[in-house]
Amino acid sequence: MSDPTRSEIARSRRWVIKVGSALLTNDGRGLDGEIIGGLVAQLAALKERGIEVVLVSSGAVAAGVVRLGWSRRPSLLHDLQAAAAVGQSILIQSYEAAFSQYGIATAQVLLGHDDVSARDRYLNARGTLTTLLKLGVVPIVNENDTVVTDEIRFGDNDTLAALVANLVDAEALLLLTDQQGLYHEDPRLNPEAELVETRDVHDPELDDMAGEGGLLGRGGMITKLRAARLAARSGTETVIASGRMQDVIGQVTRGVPLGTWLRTGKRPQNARKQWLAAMVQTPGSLVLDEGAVRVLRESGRSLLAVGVRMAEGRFERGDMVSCRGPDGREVARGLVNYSADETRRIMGQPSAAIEGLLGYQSDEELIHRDNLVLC
Ligand SMILES: Nc1ncnc2c1ncn2[C@@H]1O[C@H](COP(=O)(O)OP(=O)(O)O)[C@@H](O)[C@H]1O
Ligand SMILES: N[C@@H](CCC(=O)OP(=O)(O)O)C(=O)O
Repeated sequence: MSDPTRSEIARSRRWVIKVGSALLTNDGRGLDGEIIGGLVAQLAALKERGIEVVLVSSGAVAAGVVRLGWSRRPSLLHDLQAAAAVGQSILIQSYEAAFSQYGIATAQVLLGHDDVSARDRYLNARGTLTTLLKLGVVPIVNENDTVVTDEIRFGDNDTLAALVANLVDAEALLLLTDQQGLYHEDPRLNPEAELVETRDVHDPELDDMAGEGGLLGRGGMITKLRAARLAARSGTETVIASGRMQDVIGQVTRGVPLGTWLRTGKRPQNARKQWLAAMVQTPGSLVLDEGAVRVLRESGRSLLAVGVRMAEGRFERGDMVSCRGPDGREVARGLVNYSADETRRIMGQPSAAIEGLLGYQSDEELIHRDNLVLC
């Protein structure tokens, strides 16, 4: 039974799937191997269908607490960090062992606040994750708990999953938890509460429905709703569903109306570009030659160093720069892969010469087309 209104999400070719602590841990007794095995089988089937997936998994602290023989989750930051460090390797081992049965390689990706907010690191994180996807690897992301301080913690992995969805331009985000989805009220408090099947993600009524999390999880539905809105900034659709349901991943990704769909109603690429366009001031600009102006305008391709005549101002890798034609008119804006100094050394040169000129090559393009907005 496929809900036609969900056919839109069923077309998504790149998913971020987040698995919460509440689901993964066996009543606080450590990781639930059966749940992990079941999820991995579903993820392997998803990859068989040619769908790319980034997994965001919680559970490090819970697994560490058990391994250290502690009776409950500590409250001191350093204790939490120690538990996360111990538990993270157990978490990754469990996934790697399960995925290897399907011949699928995994990669551990630990991210902190700076990795998604500082623009140079944002580009690096994006480059690594998209490369892993191209290689057919399943990246398993968690917060880099051992080095974060309270001030800069995401704390809940719902937010992290949304930022990862922004980072890789995922078309859809699936938040798997211990409930069937978002209810009109917290079902722990009101067992009669009804499931919300579909809503516009920005509907203000949702704010009154979402409550806090349980003992094991962190943010409850409040952070899931916030994450869905954050993901919507880059056009990503969000579904919240129960990770305990049989073949939930297969069903949701095929458009079966399970859980709660928080609708975005924007096309991912457009939305991401709007977000980029509104993002920052431009500390510098590039003057392009006629050929480069034509390529950007007419074929929507990336900007290569060969088409740049001049670099003005001071900018760093990851800064937003303005691109102007020989007549001085702005043609585009985008996140640049090389600093102003580096750009001056490679401009006018083919990409193959970058390594010889700089001694390294981080990217072939000066501005990748995904990070470029035409004016
Ligand atoms: N309106 C609501 N609908 C469903 N669950 C809710 C709602 N408000 C609060 N919750 C709580 O949110 C919990 C899930 O969030 P959380 O504990 O953070 O889990 P996870 O570790 O999966 O992120 C549920 O167990 C539920 O008790
Ligand atoms: N990074 C932490 C996850 C934080 C957390 O509990 O998140 P979640 O339960 O998904 O809201 C861990 O791995 O334990």
